[in-house]
Amino acid sequence: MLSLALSGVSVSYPGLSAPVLDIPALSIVAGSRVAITGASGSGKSTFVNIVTGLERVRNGTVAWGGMDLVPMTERSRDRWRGAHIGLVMQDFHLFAGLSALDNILLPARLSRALATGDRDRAMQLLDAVGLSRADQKIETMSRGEMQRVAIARALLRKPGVLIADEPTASLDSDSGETVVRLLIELSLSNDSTLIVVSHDPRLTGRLDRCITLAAGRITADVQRQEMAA
Ligand SMILES: Nc1ncnc2c1ncn2[C@@H]1O[C@H](COP(=O)(O)OP(=O)(O)OP(=O)(O)O)[C@@H](O)[C@H]1O
Repeated sequence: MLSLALSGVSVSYPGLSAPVLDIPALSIVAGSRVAITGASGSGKSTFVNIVTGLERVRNGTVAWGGMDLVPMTERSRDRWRGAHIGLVMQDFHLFAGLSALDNILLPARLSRALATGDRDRAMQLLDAVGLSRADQKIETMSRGEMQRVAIARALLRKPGVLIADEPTASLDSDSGETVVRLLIELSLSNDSTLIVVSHDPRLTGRLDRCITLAAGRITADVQRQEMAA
């Protein structure tokens, strides 16, 4: 599991009067489970892009376990992300025509990083997310099942951090509940720090901490004990 330390991070675009993300300092403890919430346009996706290294910041520090992504080249950031971050995107990013198992293994295959034991681990992860048909074609699965495949895929490399962007947004209540439970349980059993972008109170209310963004700034940062109080 990895800790995150941001300092002096600011993202601006030409023509805009204020930065779309402006975080003077933020720490996330290794192994904690954190929700990022906020209205549309508040900077949540920008935050995910910055902390995953998908988008580069020119100033400040974005350090995971002491490793600062800011001075890295795009190629190094891509390599680092592949090894340390499991990403679960809202629209799944799964491939039709491939089975659940092959979808889980595909990123490792594409980056020529498929290791001995990955197939067994993928099978174990399918079991852990409650899917028994490894050979089922992805396009025949329900949305909740697809999201569970995406979670299994994100965990294949035992990432130090699992990041999910609106993972329950397009799911019905039962499937959403299953996904919430799996994200929490599996981040714990896989030793991953969990960061979830969500508006869903079923999710945000069950994590250790909830950070609210508004106009690119942190306007609330509440620990779970305080939330329950
Ligand atoms: N490349 C860009 N150029 C100009 N403005 C941008 C660019 N990318 C993002 N923005 C602006 O930055 C702000 C934050 O966007 P961001 O996508 O991070 O918000 P969000 O909280 O994820 O929103 P949503 O919940 O609707 O996905 C928005 O006002 C958006 O219009």
